[in-house]
Amino acid sequence: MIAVTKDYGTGGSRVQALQGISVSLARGAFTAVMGPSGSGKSTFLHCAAGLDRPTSGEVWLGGTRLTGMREGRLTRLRRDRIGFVFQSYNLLPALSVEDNVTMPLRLGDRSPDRAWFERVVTRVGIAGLLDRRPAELSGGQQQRAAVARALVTRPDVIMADEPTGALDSRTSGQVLALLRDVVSDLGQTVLMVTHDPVAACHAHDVLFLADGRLVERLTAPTPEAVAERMTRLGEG
Ligand SMILES: Nc1ncnc2c1ncn2[C@@H]1O[C@H](COP(=O)(O)OP(=O)(O)OP(=O)(O)O)[C@@H](O)[C@H]1O
Repeated sequence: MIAVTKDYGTGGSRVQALQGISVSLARGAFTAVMGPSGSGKSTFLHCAAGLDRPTSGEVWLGGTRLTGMREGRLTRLRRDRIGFVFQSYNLLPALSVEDNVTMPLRLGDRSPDRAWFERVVTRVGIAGLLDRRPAELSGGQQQRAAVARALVTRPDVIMADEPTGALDSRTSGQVLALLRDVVSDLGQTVLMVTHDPVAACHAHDVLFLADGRLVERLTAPTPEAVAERMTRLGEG
């Protein structure tokens, strides 16, 4: 559950990035966030993930209140209970794919659950690539490895910020289908920011932001319905 406002700066330079957004995400659902540039999508995701602190309001992850949590505890919570997927993959170049995937466990001093690890790498299709370095993978394979890294801790939620922004349309489709599958097969909850109406249609639900407000929630989106909303909001 997230109900927040977020201002950047003060006085004359104050920007109200989130003007009062209140939303609950269903566990086991795939939710996309769309909106014109500057509408507050990244700020919303960062507040929801405890990467940024809201100016007012509250963020809850299940029964845990993130708001007001000390930085050390918040860092551990992000590491153990939230999986992140970014546009730029963010894999460590010197490490093998396997060591990249298991990194969140080592950082948390947890030993890998081998059966879960095998299931994840098989599910995302990188089981045969574990000894390689990230530079030896295609963009789509690197993003698959990033999805595996996000899954390895069995997080409460995966936060994905433009996860297909650097991929061609075919590879994007594969990564989005994978995200959808991890929701349906593994029961994961996924929150994804995207500019792309086709990407958003892989989600169960699309939240539309405009000027820092939640203006609409669309269930079972189609590309036409999403594109129509985006045109109405001034983009698309
Ligand atoms: N660190 C910051 N300092 C000041 N203003 C910021 C900061 N980050 C974002 N903003 C402003 O807050 C508003 C929302 O930005 P945000 O990045 O959340 O939008 P967005 O919808 O993700 O945009 P885009 O689609 O272009 O990535 C914008 O007006 C932006 O200029």
